Amino acid sequence: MSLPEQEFQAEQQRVTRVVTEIDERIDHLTEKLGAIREEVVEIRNNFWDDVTVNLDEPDDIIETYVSLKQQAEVLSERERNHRHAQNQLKKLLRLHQSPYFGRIDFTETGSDRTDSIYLGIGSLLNATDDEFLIYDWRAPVSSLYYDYPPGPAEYETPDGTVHGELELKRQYIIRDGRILSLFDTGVTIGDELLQEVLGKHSDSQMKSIVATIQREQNRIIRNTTSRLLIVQGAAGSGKTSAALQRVAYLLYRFRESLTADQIVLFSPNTMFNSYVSTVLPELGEENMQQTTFIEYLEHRLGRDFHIEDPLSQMEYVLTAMGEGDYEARIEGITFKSATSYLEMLERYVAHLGREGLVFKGIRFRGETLISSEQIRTQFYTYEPTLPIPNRMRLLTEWLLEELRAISKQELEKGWVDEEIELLDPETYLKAYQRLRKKKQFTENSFDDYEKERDQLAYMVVQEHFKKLRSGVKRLRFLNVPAVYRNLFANEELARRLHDDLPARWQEIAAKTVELVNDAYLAYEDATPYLYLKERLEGFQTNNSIRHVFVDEAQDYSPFQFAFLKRLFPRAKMTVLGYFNQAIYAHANPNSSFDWLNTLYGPEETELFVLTKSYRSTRQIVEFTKEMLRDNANIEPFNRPGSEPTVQQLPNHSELAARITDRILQLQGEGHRTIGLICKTAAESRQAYDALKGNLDLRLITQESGSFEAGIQVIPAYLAKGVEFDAVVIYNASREQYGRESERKLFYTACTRAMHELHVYFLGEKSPFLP
Ligand SMILES: Nc1ncnc2c1ncn2[C@@H]1O[C@H](COP(=O)(O)OP(=O)(O)OP(=O)(O)O)[C@@H](O)[C@H]1O
Repeated sequence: MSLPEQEFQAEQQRVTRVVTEIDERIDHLTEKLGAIREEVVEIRNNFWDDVTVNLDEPDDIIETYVSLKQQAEVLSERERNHRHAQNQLKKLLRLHQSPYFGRIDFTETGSDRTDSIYLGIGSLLNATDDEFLIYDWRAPVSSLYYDYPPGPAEYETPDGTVHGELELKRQYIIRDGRILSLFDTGVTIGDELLQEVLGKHSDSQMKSIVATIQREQNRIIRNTTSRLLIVQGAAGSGKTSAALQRVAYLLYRFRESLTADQIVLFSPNTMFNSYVSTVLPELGEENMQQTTFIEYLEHRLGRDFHIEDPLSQMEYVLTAMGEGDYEARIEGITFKSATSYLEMLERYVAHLGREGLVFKGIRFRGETLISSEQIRTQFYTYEPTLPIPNRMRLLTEWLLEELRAISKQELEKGWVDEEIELLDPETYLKAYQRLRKKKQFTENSFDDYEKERDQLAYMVVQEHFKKLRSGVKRLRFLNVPAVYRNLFANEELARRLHDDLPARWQEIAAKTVELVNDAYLAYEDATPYLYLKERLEGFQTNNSIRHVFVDEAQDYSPFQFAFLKRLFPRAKMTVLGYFNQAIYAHANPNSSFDWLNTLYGPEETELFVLTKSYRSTRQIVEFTKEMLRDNANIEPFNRPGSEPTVQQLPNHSELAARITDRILQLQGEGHRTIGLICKTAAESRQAYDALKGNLDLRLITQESGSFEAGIQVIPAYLAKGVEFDAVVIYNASREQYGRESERKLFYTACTRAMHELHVYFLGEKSPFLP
């Protein structure tokens, strides 16, 4: 809807006024910052001049301490001011670019005043502090903008619901102080603006969606009630975008009590971390912590095991069909991912409380000081009702006591004298000084050879036993690998603990034993192993994290979720996923998020479903949704584009030639990010080699740390979560994407496309292609 010229002028004048105000603030703040900086530099330079250092008498020392402390406090206060001013300045610079993107006029019920509320990425008061020139998009009243068309409307505040009438809803695109476009919107947040935003070329970085958040996304962003919030949505429905906006919202809403480092996001891979890392800074917030699940496992178990990463597991699942143990492995993965396996481990722990724990004897200089048998017997003398970790603590104390006694006996042994001979002069000196110190307190001491030898022997033995003691404190005497292995080595026991073992149990068990013996953990074993270890040693929970976000949640097993819940006992969880995209083997093709409901119980769980797909053109969404069996729930956002193409080619060289032409054409049309998506790492390498002579390509592997514009050759499972202007599917043959388990992987690959999708294949075409 175009506005009368006069009104447009009035809007432009307001923008100019606000920008002038912002610029004045910027000048003022820059000056202030300069002054603070100078002050800080000066304090640092003169730090020691202004401190009185005198250490002669106790009183002087106290005075010195007080003076130092004062000086340090002054410095840190100035530094705090500096940081604060700097953040302010950053916000103002962003507002200077584009002070606001929306306006609502709202009349509260019972009032005759209509307020105009302008929304931007941060709030701004006028000079006299009595009027908001800009409201933060996260303020309670701003919710109206996202939730209602003109008409009756309401919003929540901490003091209750405010009702009224929304008189106007307007959107702006402002750059460098000028209104580029402006329109009044009806039902949803302007199709026009959204069209414009979505029609743009993609970037190597994800963008914030603050100006065009949709109502159903807003509900996810502002939800503060549920313990577990599940967001289920089709590819491109804005799950990740909503999650990042939600982080920004939570940081604003709970700014008194919540900081960015109390929020953690589990992402699918490290490249994804780099892809989303600019969104929060763009919104003026610090980034939350980001990690991947494998990184966490490495951190906890990497010292003792080589852990298979999930992508290698994936690569195996996708490529090893012909291998003899393939079926057993797949069965094992499914079995070890289920919560019924967790229950089996629980029963195992109960069993271990009575018998079956395995210990390592404590050995020293080739001799056993305390045998594994002694340790085991001692452990099982403790009250059986005590939890195992508590008994481990008692056992630790007992072992330390035993070691103390043994260390006394060692003092007289020959090896000690041998080592004394070899001591360096410094150690001698230390021993001598210690003796002298002791002598001050004993009256009748004399400096004979015996005493010195005793002191040196004591030092030698202590030095050796330090290592033994610290091992004991870290429970190194508990043989967790053997305990885990025994579950698989003893079939009769396994059958007692689980009444529905998989058909290929013997194969699965033999393989598990073999790998654990080699200090190797398959990905499906890593979380269960860690879980068992924690149940025996005591759970290391993280109590500081308040919000956990899990992106691409369909790739996590129920077992892993149960683990995360235990690991972060004080956190709320936001889980984003789409079961149609589940491409890991353990996810049963018909599974949904139903089982997640049981994690915290239905009362504490809320499910939001996003059905509109924003990423791709209508043509691409229509094309890709045909690939799914249950495709009813996907609606394209109405953005037109060209039809996807599918082309058969007779051989590899023809394939390389056609793809080269296509990519050059796409580049000619201005597409900046182009994904050449392959099924696996092996195929990506092959495609890369075939094309690198003709095109400037980048091969993406698990190790790639970041995204860049240009042509990326990438395995489908690494392309999760990211998007490209144009996608070319390298070879969509039946051989590559024919099995039911490959349907979702193929869907994920094709749905990475925003504007163009081109599919090539050799031989027979994939049955999933429409
Ligand atoms: N409200 C919105 N306004 C503007 N753009 C949006 C909006 N919602 C989503 N988008 C855009 O749609 C694209 C897909 O969003 P996002 O990656 O968050 O979806 P997703 O559900 O996590 O996708 P997938 O699961 O397929 O990786 C992004 O380019 C995002 O900017």
